[in-house]
Amino acid sequence: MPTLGIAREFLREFGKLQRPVQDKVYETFAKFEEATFAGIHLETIRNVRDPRLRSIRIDQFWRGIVLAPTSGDAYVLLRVLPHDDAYQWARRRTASVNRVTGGIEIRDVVSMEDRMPRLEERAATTTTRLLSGVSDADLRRLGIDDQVLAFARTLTDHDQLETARIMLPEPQYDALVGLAVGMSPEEVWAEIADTLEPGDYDPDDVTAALTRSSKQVVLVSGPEELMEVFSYPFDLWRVYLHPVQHRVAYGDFSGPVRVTGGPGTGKTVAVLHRAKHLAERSTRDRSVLVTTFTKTLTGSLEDQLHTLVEDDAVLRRIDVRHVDQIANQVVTAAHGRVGILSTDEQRQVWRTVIGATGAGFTDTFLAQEWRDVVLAQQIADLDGYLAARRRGRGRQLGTRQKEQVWTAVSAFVDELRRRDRWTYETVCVEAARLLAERPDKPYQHIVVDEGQDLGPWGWRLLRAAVAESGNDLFIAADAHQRIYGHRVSLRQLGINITGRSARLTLNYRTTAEILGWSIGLLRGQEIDALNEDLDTLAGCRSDVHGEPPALRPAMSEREESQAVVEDVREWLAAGVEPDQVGIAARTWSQVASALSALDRAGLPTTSLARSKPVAGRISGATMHAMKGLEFRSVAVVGLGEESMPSPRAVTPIEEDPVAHELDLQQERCLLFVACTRARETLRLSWHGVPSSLLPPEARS
Ligand SMILES: Nc1ncnc2c1ncn2[C@@H]1O[C@H](COP(=O)(O)OP(=O)(O)OP(=O)(O)O)[C@@H](O)[C@H]1O
Repeated sequence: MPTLGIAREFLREFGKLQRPVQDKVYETFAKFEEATFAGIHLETIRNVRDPRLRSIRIDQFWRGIVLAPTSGDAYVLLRVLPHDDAYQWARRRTASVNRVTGGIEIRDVVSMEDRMPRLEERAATTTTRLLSGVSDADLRRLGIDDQVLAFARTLTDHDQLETARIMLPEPQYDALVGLAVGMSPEEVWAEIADTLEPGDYDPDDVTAALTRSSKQVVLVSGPEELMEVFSYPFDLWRVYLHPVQHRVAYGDFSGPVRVTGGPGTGKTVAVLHRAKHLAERSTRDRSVLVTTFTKTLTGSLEDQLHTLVEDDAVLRRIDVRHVDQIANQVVTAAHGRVGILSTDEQRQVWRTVIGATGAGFTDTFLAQEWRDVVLAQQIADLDGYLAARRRGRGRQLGTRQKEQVWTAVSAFVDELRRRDRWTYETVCVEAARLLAERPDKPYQHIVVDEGQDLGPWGWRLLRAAVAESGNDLFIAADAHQRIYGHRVSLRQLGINITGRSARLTLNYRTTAEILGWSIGLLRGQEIDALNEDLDTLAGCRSDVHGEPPALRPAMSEREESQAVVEDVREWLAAGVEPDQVGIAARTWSQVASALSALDRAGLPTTSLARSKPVAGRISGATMHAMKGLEFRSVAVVGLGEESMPSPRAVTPIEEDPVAHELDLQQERCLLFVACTRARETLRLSWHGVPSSLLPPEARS
C-alpha cells in the first residue's frame, strides 16, 4: 500500500486555496490508497532538475507537485498551484534526504545558484561573516550539506539569511538561524533533531526518511486522516516553532524575559508554548499565570491553550486571567466586594472636586495627571509630587500650580474613600500592596501577552504576585500595537530584563504587501518600548506575497457601504469563508452600520460586541476589539477625517501638546493594529475627506 505524506509547508498554503479547489485536492488524494493511482496519474515534467518531482492533475487549471521516489511507494504532496506556476515551481527545486538528520529536504536550487555570485561579490567587500564563530565541522554535524555550507559562508548579516529562507531546505535554514542568534551547536541540534539520532542515512531511501520527518511532513494513513489534516491546517504552529520562538519558549532564564516583534510574528504562539513548558515542569495546580489586559484576549488565549495542551493535569496548572480579574480577586478577599466607578462617574467626581477646590484645570487634565504621574509613580505626598518627573506630560507647571493640582488630587482620593468607590487603577494598586506583603506568592511563573498595554499599576501587581527567581516573568509585547496608552519602564517597576530580550521578525500572518503598507502608517514615529528604549520594526518581514491594500474613497456613507458589500461579496465568491472576513471601524456605531448594510444584502454577520466570532458569519468589531484576531480578508471602514483620529481620544493641543502627540500616535497604532489583522486582502474606505493618518497617496 503506498504511503502518502503532505508537506506541512503546503498545508499553510492549502488554507488559502479557494474552496472548490480544496475539495478537488481532497478528492484527488483521497484515492491514494488505490495501489494503481501513482502509476496512472503522475506525469513527468519536462526540463525538471529532479525527475522524482512529478505532477498530478487536480483539474483543468490546477496541478499538484508530488515527490515520487524511483523505488518504494512513499509519495509526498509538496504543492498545489496553477498549471504553469506548478511546473515552474518544480523545475526550480530538488528533493534530498539529509545524510545527518535523515529528514526529507526540498530546496530552490535554481535560486540558490543564481544568488551565490551576488553574495560572493558582497562578501568580498568585507571580512565580517554572520557565522564566523561556527566551524565547518559543527555545521556539518548539524546536517548542513556542501551546497548550503558554501552558501552560509558567504552570509554577512541576518537579513541575507532571512531572505534565503524560501530557498534553503527548512531544517538547514533553522539550524543556521539558531546559530546566527547565538545558540550553541548542541542547543540547535536539540531543536532541529528532536528525537532524531545523528547518523549516516541512505540518501535514496525516501520511505524511511518520511517516517523521520514529522516536522516537515504529515503522514496520512487513509482518507479520514487526510480529511482531518486538510481541515485543520492553521493549527500547524502547534508542532513547528521558529528557532527564536523555541529558544524563548523552552529556555531557562535567570529572571524576567521580554520578547518583542511586530504583528503576526508569533509572540502569542511563543506565550502559549512558554506556558505549556512551565506547566509541564510544575507540580502545583494554578501555578502558572497566563495573563493579558482584556477579557476578550484572555478568552482567546484560553481557547488556544486548550488546543495546544492535551494533558488535563498540565492544563490545571495554568490559570488564565486578565490583570483586573486578579486585582479584583485579591482586593475582594481582603475588603469584600468593591464598587468601581465608570469613566463618566469619575469625571463627575473630578468636576465636584474642581468646584470645591477652585482648581484651574479641566477634569481631563487632572484625571491624566493623577493617573500618569501620581499613580504611575506611587506618589504619596506633595513633596513627592513637587519632585516628580512628569514623563509624557507637556504642560509645564509652576510650584503654585502643582500645589493646586495636589490639593485637587487629594480631594479626589478622599472623595473616592468617602463614597467607598474604586477605579480599576486603585484596585490594582491595592492588590499590589496586599500581594507585596504576602510571603507566599500565588504564582510560580507569570506569562504576559500584549504587555505593551499594561499600566504601571498592572506591572506592580504582577511583580508582587510572583517571587523574584529564575523564569519568573515572561513578557511578550509590541509597542507598535500600544492602544491603551501606558508608557512604562520595566526597570523602574522592579522588572529587570537586561540580557534577556529576544526579537521575532518573521511575520507568519500577513502578506509582504499588507505588512509593508501598514508599517508605512508608523513611519517617522518614535515608539517607546517598555524599558526606556525605542522599539523598531526594522527587519520585520513576510515571505508571502499578495495584492497591495485597496483604497476605496466614496462620496457618501451610502456609497461607502455599498462598496463594502460589493467587495465582501467578491471575497466570498472567491472562496473566502464568511468567518474569515473581518470588518473594523473606529467606533461600535460605525461597525453596526457597516454590518447592517451587509445584513440587508443578505450576508450573515455577527458583532463582536456581543459574541465571539461565529462560524459561517462575517465578524465586525472596533479596531480595539480586533486586537489578537486575524482574518483572511479585512475591510477597515469609516476612515474619514472626522472619525480617525477620534476627536474624543485626542487631548487638545492647547491643553497639552505632548499628550496631544502621544494620543495621535496611539490612534496611528490603532489603525496599524486593524490593518495587520488581514492575512491576504485588506481594503480601506472612507467617505468625504480622508483621515489625516492615511498616507499621502490616499489623500491626494
Ligand atoms: N512558527 C510558526 N510557523 C507557522 N505559523 C506561525 C508560527 N508562529 C506563529 N504562526 C502563525 O502566525 C500567526 C500570528 O501568530 P501570533 O498571533 O502568535 O502573532 P503575534 O506576534 O502574537 O501577533 P499580534 O501581535 O499581531 O497579535 C498565527 O496564525 C500563528 O498561528
